[in-house]
Amino acid sequence: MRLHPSVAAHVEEVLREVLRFTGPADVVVSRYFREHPKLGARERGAVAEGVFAVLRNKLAYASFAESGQGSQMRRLALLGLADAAGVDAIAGLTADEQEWLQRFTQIDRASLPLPLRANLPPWLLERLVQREGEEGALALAEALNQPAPLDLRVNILKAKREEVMSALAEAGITAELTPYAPLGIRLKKKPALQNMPLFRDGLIEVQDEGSQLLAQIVGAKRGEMVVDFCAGAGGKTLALGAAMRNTGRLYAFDVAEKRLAKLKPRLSRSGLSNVHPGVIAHENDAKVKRLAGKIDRVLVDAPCSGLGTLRRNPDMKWRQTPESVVELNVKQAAILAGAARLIKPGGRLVYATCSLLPEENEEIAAAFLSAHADFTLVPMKEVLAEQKIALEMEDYLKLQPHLHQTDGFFAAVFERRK
Ligand SMILES: C[S@@+](CC[C@H](N)C(=O)[O-])C[C@H]1O[C@@H](n2cnc3c(N)ncnc32)[C@H](O)[C@@H]1O
Repeated sequence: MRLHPSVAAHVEEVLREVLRFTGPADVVVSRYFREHPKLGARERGAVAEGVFAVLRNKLAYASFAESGQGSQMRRLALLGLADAAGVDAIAGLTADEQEWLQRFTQIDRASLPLPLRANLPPWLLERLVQREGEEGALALAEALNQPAPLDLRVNILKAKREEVMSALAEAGITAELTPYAPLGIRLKKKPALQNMPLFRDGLIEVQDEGSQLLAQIVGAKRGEMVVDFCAGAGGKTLALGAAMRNTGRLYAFDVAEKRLAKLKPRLSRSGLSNVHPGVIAHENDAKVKRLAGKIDRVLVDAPCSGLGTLRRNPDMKWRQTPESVVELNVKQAAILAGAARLIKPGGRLVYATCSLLPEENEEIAAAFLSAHADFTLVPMKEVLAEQKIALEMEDYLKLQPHLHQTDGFFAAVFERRK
């Protein structure tokens, strides 16, 4: 079925704003939909997918759009829509546009030069090639340029994974178990979950399998004192609270009040009552100092470049720069050092990011260890064995979309000497 003829113009209009990279693309798209309430669900889907296809393939499309007629923004919009919905679904094309689009959709991407195949900014491609070689970098880039599947986590306080699988099957939703996370379910399509009782009653949460694994390697247990230091909207907080079986105390800190506020409705759906959210001014806030030396486990899910989440946020690769990464490195080291003070002897500190860059990952972990003689590294191999997670890792957790079908994540576990 053809899309409404206005869809290409909507994609063009959203692209004009999104490609200025003044804010997150998903925020711009949501605002546009609020301002255009008459757009139907199918059209919205096509507009969003078309815009995201352009963000994913910007370099290749900009090169394709050098030829053809009409404005460059229209050509980009048409390429994005053709990717998202197929050329035949686009209404209102001129004969020339139709012919031009057909030509580009038939291009064998494998014949393009590396930068156009990878669709990454040159500085990032260079760093990935240095580390992985051309072939490895390309495999990673191609996986990062695919939309992510929809992963769910079952809330063990309310349901078993098998029960949720049956309920999904009854609702006609195709699902499979995630390979590594014991409570994860992967959906092939993206159904609207918001109105399903499974979601409304807190039996499931949306959470990437990689993020579920990060929460699991914290190893939080019943009755413990745990801090989620950079809790944000609480994706990992909810998983930690459930792992603690709603006992003990789980502090959810963040400097961003707005993000933390999003945790409230999720908490009430989840049935957790062991979570204590707290806005902090910075990593040395009095609320943090009061807990010094008292905490069993702290998760630092640090602010980072987000380059491991390009499947969901493809605009991040165009918005980050080498300079912004350096700024983040300063914050990451400071937050980790601040959070370390909370750990009691024998307790564990987990440093995590959704970045793929060693300077945000291994290098921060190594610098922390050399400055904190009272902490040792717990090799990830041991942590994964404790948690019975069937993943091959050495010292650190390094999840990569092309190898593990998750977002890109890094984690290091440190233990305070007794
Ligand atoms: C990667 S996000 C956290 C995502 C969250 N853990 C989740 O699973 O949804 C990083 C968070 O760190 C917060 N942050 C930044 N600086 C901070 C600081 N000094 N102390 C605590 N949190 C901070 C940001 O507001 C952001 O919400």
